[in-house]
Amino acid sequence: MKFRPVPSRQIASCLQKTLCHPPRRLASSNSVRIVEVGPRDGLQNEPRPISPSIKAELINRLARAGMRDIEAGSFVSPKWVPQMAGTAEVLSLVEPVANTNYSILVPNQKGLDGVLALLSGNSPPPITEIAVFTSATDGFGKANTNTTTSESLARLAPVVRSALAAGLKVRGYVSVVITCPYSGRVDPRRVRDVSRELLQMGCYEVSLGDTTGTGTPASVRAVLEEVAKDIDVNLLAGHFHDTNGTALANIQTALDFGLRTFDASVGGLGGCPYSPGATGNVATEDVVYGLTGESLYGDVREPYSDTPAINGPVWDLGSVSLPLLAETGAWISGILGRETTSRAGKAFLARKERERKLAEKAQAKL
Ligand SMILES: CC(C)(COP(=O)([O-])OP(=O)([O-])OC[C@H]1O[C@@H](n2cnc3c(N)ncnc32)[C@H](O)[C@@H]1OP(=O)([O-])[O-])[C@@H](O)C(=O)NCCC(=O)NCCSC(=O)C[C@@](C)(O)CC(=O)[O-]
Repeated sequence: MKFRPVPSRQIASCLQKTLCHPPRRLASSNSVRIVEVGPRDGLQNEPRPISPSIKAELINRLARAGMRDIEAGSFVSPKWVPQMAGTAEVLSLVEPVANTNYSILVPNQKGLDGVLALLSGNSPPPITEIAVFTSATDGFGKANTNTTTSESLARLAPVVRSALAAGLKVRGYVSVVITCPYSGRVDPRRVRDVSRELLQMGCYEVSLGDTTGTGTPASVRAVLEEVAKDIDVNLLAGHFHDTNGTALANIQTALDFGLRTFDASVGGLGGCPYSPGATGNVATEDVVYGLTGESLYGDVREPYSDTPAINGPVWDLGSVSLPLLAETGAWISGILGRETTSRAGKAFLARKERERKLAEKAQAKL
């Protein structure tokens, strides 16, 4: 595990700046923060239109389920991502929950201007943060934002400055940190350099995106080892798509490495239009179960009742409720005409259904 001090003066001064806009503080060293990206990263790929009221209901349910960081949508070109076109209306329908950080993804000044216009309006939405994004490769950047990486960084620098000046926090993403659908295997040194530039601009954190979901514990560790040569792991988050079923293992690897923030998508919503075959982010329910396990079931009965408690790190996820997340994942998946891809969500709901049937039988016997 590597906890390195911030080495460069530039990063230190950027951090000083971002101290005015501190990220959510983690309560203790075993606290893990999950950033829920389903309403944006998940829904942006849906082929059929989803109404603003459904999107807002998803956000509201997630907040009620205890998610305290929710990426609520994006202000991007509707020609590029039509599904995010109604984000302003979605925000007008969000019922703010206390201590919840709602953020919006923006690609350029026009996107930020849209956010700032809403914030200066009569009933400002509860937005506290924006997220900006770039790519470790030019090929993906061209496909996603019509820019090379250096062009996008140049475009984002003034956007980040303006957002910070307006009192917003700024999170950064680097896409394709493992493999790129256009350029193949990605050089971890490139990921390190791009991440550093985002931090130097004023992002309080950089989320490393395994967009294609091809990462494995070994390749994730290799990237983290390189990135951590220059960047404090506390400034990094993991964003793992679950295309090959390795996302939770990758999260464990990143946890062992010292990362404490992970992006996830309820019901495993999502995919990527520029990454053929990529599935959604790791399901939030699976991360919650994977990190907290049997304690969530509380009254676990057979076959576990005689088994001593497992000794191991217990991660503190705050107020997150697996039952509410499982219901939310199943609800939104049903609306989208499919099953939730969350295994923990399905297992929870199956158990609940069995209990319901047993109770019904018992009632019938009376
Ligand atoms: C960046 C651009 C705009 C460049 O697109 P462009 O075509 O090069 O730029 P443009 O300036 O010529 O704009 C084209 C049109 O879009 C409008 N426009 C321009 N900007 C905006 C805006 N902010 N909001 C609304 N409209 C906008 C602009 O006004 C114009 O409209 P027209 O004059 O033709 O009617 C475009 O490529 C774009 O919007 N890309 C966004 C793509 C996107 O959202 N991808 C998904 C999010 S990233 C992601 O999912 C990865 C991540 C973060 O999850 C991590 C991971 O897993 O890797």
